[in-house]
Amino acid sequence: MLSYDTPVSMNGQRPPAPPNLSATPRTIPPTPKVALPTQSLSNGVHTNGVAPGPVQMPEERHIWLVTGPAGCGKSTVAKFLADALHWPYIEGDEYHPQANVDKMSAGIPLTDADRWDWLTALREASIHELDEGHEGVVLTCSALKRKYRDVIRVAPYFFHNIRLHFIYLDAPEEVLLQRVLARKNHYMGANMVHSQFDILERPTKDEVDVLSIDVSRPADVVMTEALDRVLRTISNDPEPDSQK
Ligand SMILES: Nc1ncnc2c1ncn2[C@@H]1O[C@H](COP(=O)(O)OP(=O)(O)OP(=O)(O)O)[C@@H](O)[C@H]1O
Ligand SMILES: O=C(O)[C@H](O)[C@@H](O)[C@H](O)[C@H](O)CO
Repeated sequence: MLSYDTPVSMNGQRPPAPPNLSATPRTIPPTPKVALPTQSLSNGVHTNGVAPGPVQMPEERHIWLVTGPAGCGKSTVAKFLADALHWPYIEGDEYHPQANVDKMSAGIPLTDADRWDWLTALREASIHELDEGHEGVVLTCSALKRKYRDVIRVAPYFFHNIRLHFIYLDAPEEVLLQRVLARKNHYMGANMVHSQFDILERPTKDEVDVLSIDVSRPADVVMTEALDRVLRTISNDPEPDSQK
């Protein structure tokens, strides 16, 4: 049976092999101890200035997706986390094909079919960053439906030392509408916010890899809570009941 991940030939050519994450030990870049300026690459990856150098591959590696509808603060939170953790940051919006951007700019919501390749590309880009030797990577991805999150959940099937986590940024539609209305120079207009809520499947309790954060609060409060919960999760500290 075909799945989202079954390699299929394209134009008669075999697809590229997935990156080899299982070979250890490997040489990887060290995590720098001081904040370095973020550098943007043309492929939507922002390196946080991490330069290559010989060290041992970390045993566990982390993919953190910052998710939620347009305007919930994905980029704001993800950049903050990536800077604080010295991990690369992937801006999911930069991976949409031009056809998707054109649709959204014209006020036409994307369909499932429009999103499959984009989701797979984001999963592969995350794995690629880990394969480069980073301990973790933070990416933005609306991931509005459970089946979209499931596309990313495939990553640890192949590479068992990957831990995948989602942060769902939760706020009422009216709050996000105001934020998108206030934002300038973005292809996603306020007229699209309702369509995002229309199809939204909020993460359910059984999706235990998801942390939900109330983002109707000020950005600094949200970012502090997000970093605290990420650090707890990756160091396997239990969360206080108030945060579950
Ligand atoms: N907690 C917050 N309180 C108030 N304003 C916020 C908060 N978080 C983000 N913002 C502002 O809301 C707007 C949207 O934030 P941001 O671009 O980070 O969201 P996004 O989810 O990445 O959006 P999109 O999916 O449309 O790219 C920005 O102008 C940002 O400065
Ligand atoms: O799944 C989607 O419909 C898209 O990813 C959108 O969420 C936009 O990319 C984003 O909101 C930009 O504003």
